[in-house]
Amino acid sequence: MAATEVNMSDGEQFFEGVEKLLEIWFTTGDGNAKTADLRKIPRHNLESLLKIVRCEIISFAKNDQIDAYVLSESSLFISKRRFILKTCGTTIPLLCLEPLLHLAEQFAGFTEVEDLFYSRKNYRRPELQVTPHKHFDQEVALLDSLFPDGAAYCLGAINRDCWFLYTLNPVPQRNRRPALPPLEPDQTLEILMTDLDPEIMSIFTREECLNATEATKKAGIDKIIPNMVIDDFLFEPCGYSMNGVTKNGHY
Ligand SMILES: C[S@@+](CC[C@H](N)C(=O)[O-])C[C@H]1O[C@@H](n2cnc3c(N)ncnc32)[C@H](O)[C@@H]1O
Repeated sequence: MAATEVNMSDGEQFFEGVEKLLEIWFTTGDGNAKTADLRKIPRHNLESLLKIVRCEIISFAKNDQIDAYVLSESSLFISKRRFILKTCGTTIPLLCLEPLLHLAEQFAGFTEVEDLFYSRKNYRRPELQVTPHKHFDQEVALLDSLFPDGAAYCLGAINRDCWFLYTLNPVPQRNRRPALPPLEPDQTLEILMTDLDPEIMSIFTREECLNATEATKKAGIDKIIPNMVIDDFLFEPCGYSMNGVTKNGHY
Protein backbone atom coordinates (compact mmCIF):
# COMPACT_ATOMS: atom_id res chain seq x y z
CA MET A 1 0.00 0.00 0.00
CA ALA A 2 1.29 3.48 -0.79
CA ALA A 3 2.59 5.44 2.18
CA THR A 4 -0.04 8.05 1.42
CA GLU A 5 -2.93 5.67 0.92
CA VAL A 6 -5.35 5.84 3.84
CA ASN A 7 -7.70 3.19 5.18
CA MET A 8 -10.85 5.00 6.21
CA SER A 9 -12.84 3.82 9.25
CA ASP A 10 -15.53 2.34 6.99
CA GLY A 11 -12.90 0.16 5.27
CA GLU A 12 -12.78 2.32 2.15
CA GLN A 13 -9.30 3.02 0.80
CA PHE A 14 -8.60 6.61 -0.15
CA PHE A 15 -5.78 8.09 -2.20
CA GLU A 16 -5.62 11.84 -2.92
CA GLY A 17 -5.33 12.02 -6.70
CA VAL A 18 -4.98 15.82 -6.80
CA GLU A 19 -1.45 16.65 -7.82
CA LYS A 20 0.75 19.44 -6.54
CA LEU A 21 2.82 20.91 -9.37
CA LEU A 22 6.02 22.80 -8.65
CA GLU A 23 7.93 24.27 -11.59
CA ILE A 24 11.08 26.33 -11.11
CA TRP A 25 13.20 28.11 -13.73
CA PHE A 26 16.73 28.83 -12.55
CA THR A 27 19.22 31.39 -13.81
CA THR A 28 22.68 32.61 -12.93
CA GLY A 29 22.95 36.10 -11.47
CA ASP A 30 25.12 37.37 -14.35
CA GLY A 31 22.93 35.85 -17.09
CA ASN A 32 25.82 33.63 -18.22
CA ALA A 33 24.43 30.15 -17.70
CA LYS A 34 26.43 28.22 -20.33
CA THR A 35 27.88 25.54 -18.05
CA ALA A 36 25.17 25.56 -15.41
CA ASP A 37 22.92 22.49 -15.57
CA LEU A 38 20.46 21.07 -13.05
CA ARG A 39 21.17 17.56 -14.38
CA LYS A 40 24.56 17.78 -12.65
CA ILE A 41 22.82 17.26 -9.31
CA PRO A 42 23.87 13.71 -8.29
CA ARG A 43 21.20 11.02 -8.15
CA HIS A 44 21.95 10.38 -4.49
CA ASN A 45 21.11 14.03 -3.65
CA LEU A 46 17.90 13.85 -5.68
CA GLU A 47 16.89 10.77 -3.74
CA SER A 48 17.49 12.56 -0.43
CA LEU A 49 15.47 15.52 -1.70
CA LEU A 50 12.56 13.25 -2.63
CA LYS A 51 12.68 11.62 0.80
CA ILE A 52 11.77 15.03 2.24
CA VAL A 53 8.83 15.16 -0.20
CA ARG A 54 7.88 11.60 0.86
CA CYS A 55 8.19 9.85 -2.47
CA GLU A 56 10.82 7.91 -4.39
CA ILE A 57 12.12 7.24 -7.89
CA ILE A 58 10.75 4.08 -9.50
CA SER A 59 11.90 4.54 -13.09
CA PHE A 60 13.97 6.82 -15.32
CA ALA A 61 14.10 7.83 -19.00
CA LYS A 62 15.92 10.66 -20.73
CA ASN A 63 16.65 12.41 -24.00
CA ASP A 64 19.10 15.19 -24.87
CA GLN A 65 16.91 17.83 -23.27
CA ILE A 66 15.27 16.25 -20.28
CA ASP A 67 15.69 13.69 -17.49
CA ALA A 68 12.26 12.18 -16.74
CA TYR A 69 11.66 10.23 -13.54
CA VAL A 70 8.54 8.21 -12.72
CA LEU A 71 7.99 8.58 -8.99
CA SER A 72 6.01 6.55 -6.49
CA GLU A 73 3.75 9.64 -6.44
CA SER A 74 3.86 10.84 -10.10
CA SER A 75 6.76 12.53 -11.92
CA LEU A 76 9.93 14.62 -11.83
CA PHE A 77 11.38 16.31 -14.93
CA ILE A 78 14.78 17.99 -14.92
CA SER A 79 16.22 19.91 -17.85
CA LYS A 80 19.15 22.32 -17.99
CA ARG A 81 17.52 25.06 -15.96
CA ARG A 82 14.03 23.84 -15.22
CA PHE A 83 12.87 21.58 -12.39
CA ILE A 84 9.32 20.19 -12.49
CA LEU A 85 8.00 18.11 -9.63
CA LYS A 86 4.46 16.76 -9.79
CA THR A 87 3.24 14.73 -6.84
CA CYS A 88 -0.09 13.40 -5.59
CA GLY A 89 -1.14 11.71 -2.33
CA THR A 90 -0.02 13.40 0.88
CA THR A 91 3.41 14.41 -0.38
CA ILE A 92 5.08 17.64 0.83
CA PRO A 93 6.85 19.12 -2.21
CA LEU A 94 7.20 22.65 -0.82
CA LEU A 95 9.48 21.34 1.95
CA CYS A 96 12.10 20.46 -0.65
CA LEU A 97 12.34 24.03 -1.94
CA GLU A 98 15.11 25.35 0.32
CA PRO A 99 17.32 22.25 -0.03
CA LEU A 100 16.73 22.34 -3.79
CA LEU A 101 17.93 25.95 -4.02
CA HIS A 102 21.13 24.87 -2.26
CA LEU A 103 21.64 21.86 -4.56
CA ALA A 104 21.06 24.05 -7.61
CA GLU A 105 23.82 26.37 -6.46
CA GLN A 106 26.23 23.72 -5.17
CA PHE A 107 26.09 21.24 -8.06
CA ALA A 108 24.41 22.98 -10.99
CA GLY A 109 25.82 26.51 -10.74
CA PHE A 110 22.49 28.32 -10.51
CA THR A 111 22.28 31.14 -8.00
CA GLU A 112 18.86 32.63 -8.76
CA VAL A 113 15.28 31.59 -9.31
CA GLU A 114 14.02 33.32 -12.44
CA ASP A 115 10.45 32.10 -12.16
CA LEU A 116 8.36 29.70 -10.15
CA PHE A 117 4.90 28.21 -10.54
CA TYR A 118 3.20 26.25 -7.81
CA SER A 119 -0.31 25.05 -8.58
CA ARG A 120 -2.89 22.48 -7.64
CA LYS A 121 -6.60 21.82 -7.73
CA ASN A 122 -8.57 21.82 -4.46
CA TYR A 123 -8.05 18.51 -2.61
CA ARG A 124 -10.77 15.93 -2.16
CA ARG A 125 -9.70 15.36 1.48
CA PRO A 126 -7.71 18.44 2.66
CA GLU A 127 -7.78 17.24 6.28
CA LEU A 128 -5.54 14.30 5.35
CA GLN A 129 -2.78 16.55 4.01
CA VAL A 130 0.37 17.39 5.95
CA THR A 131 1.47 20.94 6.91
CA PRO A 132 2.19 23.15 4.94
CA HIS A 133 -0.17 21.58 2.40
CA LYS A 134 -3.36 21.52 4.45
CA HIS A 135 -4.49 24.90 3.14
CA PHE A 136 -3.47 27.20 0.30
CA ASP A 137 -2.81 29.99 2.85
CA GLN A 138 -0.14 27.78 4.47
CA GLU A 139 1.45 27.06 1.11
CA VAL A 140 1.46 30.77 0.23
CA ALA A 141 3.01 31.71 3.60
CA LEU A 142 5.90 29.31 3.02
CA LEU A 143 6.44 30.53 -0.55
CA ASP A 144 6.23 34.19 0.56
CA SER A 145 8.92 33.52 3.16
CA LEU A 146 11.29 32.49 0.34
CA PHE A 147 10.23 34.82 -2.48
CA PRO A 148 9.58 38.54 -1.89
CA ASP A 149 7.56 39.16 -5.07
CA GLY A 150 5.27 36.14 -5.31
CA ALA A 151 1.56 36.42 -6.04
CA ALA A 152 -1.21 33.96 -5.19
CA TYR A 153 -4.36 33.37 -7.26
CA CYS A 154 -7.43 31.16 -7.23
CA LEU A 155 -9.34 30.29 -10.38
CA GLY A 156 -12.89 29.10 -9.80
CA ALA A 157 -15.25 28.96 -6.84
CA ILE A 158 -13.37 28.54 -3.55
CA ASN A 159 -16.15 26.33 -2.12
CA ARG A 160 -16.27 24.08 -5.22
CA ASP A 161 -13.80 22.95 -7.86
CA CYS A 162 -11.01 25.49 -8.14
CA TRP A 163 -7.36 25.79 -9.10
CA PHE A 164 -4.74 27.54 -6.98
CA LEU A 165 -1.65 29.18 -8.42
CA TYR A 166 1.36 30.89 -6.90
CA THR A 167 3.85 32.54 -9.24
CA LEU A 168 6.55 35.19 -9.24
CA ASN A 169 5.06 38.28 -10.80
CA PRO A 170 5.23 40.46 -12.72
CA VAL A 171 7.29 38.45 -15.20
CA PRO A 172 8.58 41.38 -17.37
CA GLN A 173 10.00 43.08 -14.27
CA ARG A 174 11.80 39.92 -13.23
CA ASN A 175 13.31 39.38 -16.66
CA ARG A 176 14.58 42.97 -16.69
CA ARG A 177 14.41 42.72 -20.52
CA PRO A 178 10.76 43.50 -21.27
CA ALA A 179 11.35 44.37 -24.91
CA LEU A 180 12.94 41.02 -25.84
CA PRO A 181 10.92 37.98 -26.93
CA PRO A 182 11.35 34.90 -24.73
CA LEU A 183 14.44 32.90 -25.72
CA GLU A 184 12.84 29.53 -25.02
CA PRO A 185 9.28 29.24 -26.31
CA ASP A 186 7.45 26.95 -23.95
CA GLN A 187 3.91 25.70 -23.63
CA THR A 188 2.41 23.49 -20.96
CA LEU A 189 -0.95 21.79 -21.36
CA GLU A 190 -2.38 20.38 -18.17
CA ILE A 191 -5.57 18.33 -18.25
CA LEU A 192 -7.17 17.36 -14.94
CA MET A 193 -9.79 14.62 -15.18
CA THR A 194 -12.22 13.42 -12.50
CA ASP A 195 -15.24 11.09 -12.37
CA LEU A 196 -13.94 8.92 -15.19
CA ASP A 197 -15.83 5.88 -16.49
CA PRO A 198 -15.07 3.01 -14.03
CA GLU A 199 -15.28 0.46 -16.85
CA ILE A 200 -12.55 2.19 -18.83
CA MET A 201 -10.54 2.86 -15.65
CA SER A 202 -10.44 -0.89 -14.96
CA ILE A 203 -7.70 -0.99 -17.61
CA PHE A 204 -5.44 0.49 -14.93
CA THR A 205 -5.84 -2.47 -12.56
CA ARG A 206 -3.76 -5.63 -12.17
CA GLU A 207 -6.96 -7.62 -12.62
CA GLU A 208 -7.35 -6.43 -16.19
CA CYS A 209 -3.74 -5.86 -17.27
CA LEU A 210 -0.65 -7.90 -16.43
CA ASN A 211 1.71 -4.96 -16.68
CA ALA A 212 2.06 -1.28 -17.54
CA THR A 213 2.89 -1.93 -21.22
CA GLU A 214 -0.41 -3.75 -21.67
CA ALA A 215 -2.34 -0.95 -19.92
CA THR A 216 -0.63 1.68 -22.08
CA LYS A 217 -1.64 -0.17 -25.27
CA LYS A 218 -5.19 -0.98 -24.18
CA ALA A 219 -5.82 2.63 -23.15
CA GLY A 220 -4.40 3.93 -26.45
CA ILE A 221 -1.93 6.13 -24.58
CA ASP A 222 0.87 4.93 -26.90
CA LYS A 223 -0.97 6.61 -29.80
CA ILE A 224 -1.39 10.06 -28.27
CA ILE A 225 2.00 11.30 -29.48
CA PRO A 226 3.61 9.07 -32.13
CA ASN A 227 7.20 7.95 -31.48
CA MET A 228 7.39 9.03 -27.88
CA VAL A 229 9.49 6.87 -25.56
CA ILE A 230 7.10 5.71 -22.86
CA ASP A 231 8.17 4.97 -19.31
CA ASP A 232 5.11 3.53 -17.57
CA PHE A 233 4.21 1.88 -14.29
CA LEU A 234 1.18 -0.10 -13.13
CA PHE A 235 0.64 -0.03 -9.38
CA GLU A 236 -0.65 -2.86 -7.22
CA PRO A 237 -3.64 -3.42 -7.05
CA CYS A 238 -4.50 -0.46 -9.28
CA GLY A 239 -3.18 2.90 -10.46
CA TYR A 240 -1.04 3.96 -13.39
CA SER A 241 1.65 6.53 -14.14
CA MET A 242 3.59 7.27 -17.30
CA ASN A 243 6.13 9.72 -18.66
CA GLY A 244 6.56 10.14 -22.40
CA VAL A 245 9.58 11.88 -23.90
CA THR A 246 10.13 12.67 -27.56
CA LYS A 247 13.35 13.30 -29.45
CA ASN A 248 12.66 17.02 -29.83
CA GLY A 249 12.58 17.52 -26.09
CA HIS A 250 8.86 17.42 -25.42
CA TYR A 251 7.70 15.30 -22.49
C1 LIG B 1 1.16 8.24 -8.71
S1 LIG B 1 -0.58 8.08 -8.80
C2 LIG B 1 -0.94 8.38 -10.51
C3 LIG B 1 -0.44 9.65 -11.01
C4 LIG B 1 -0.70 9.90 -12.44
N1 LIG B 1 0.33 10.78 -12.92
C5 LIG B 1 -2.03 10.57 -12.63
O1 LIG B 1 -2.09 11.72 -12.95
O2 LIG B 1 -3.06 9.88 -12.49
C6 LIG B 1 -0.69 6.37 -8.69
C7 LIG B 1 -2.06 5.77 -8.53
O3 LIG B 1 -1.82 4.41 -8.19
C8 LIG B 1 -2.46 4.04 -6.98
N2 LIG B 1 -1.49 3.31 -6.19
C9 LIG B 1 -1.63 2.01 -5.82
N3 LIG B 1 -0.55 1.60 -5.15
C10 LIG B 1 0.27 2.65 -5.06
C11 LIG B 1 1.56 2.84 -4.47
N4 LIG B 1 2.18 1.86 -3.84
N5 LIG B 1 2.10 4.06 -4.53
C12 LIG B 1 1.47 5.08 -5.20
N6 LIG B 1 0.27 4.95 -5.79
C13 LIG B 1 -0.32 3.76 -5.72
C14 LIG B 1 -2.90 5.31 -6.30
O4 LIG B 1 -4.16 5.09 -5.74
C15 LIG B 1 -2.93 6.33 -7.45
O5 LIG B 1 -4.22 6.44 -7.98
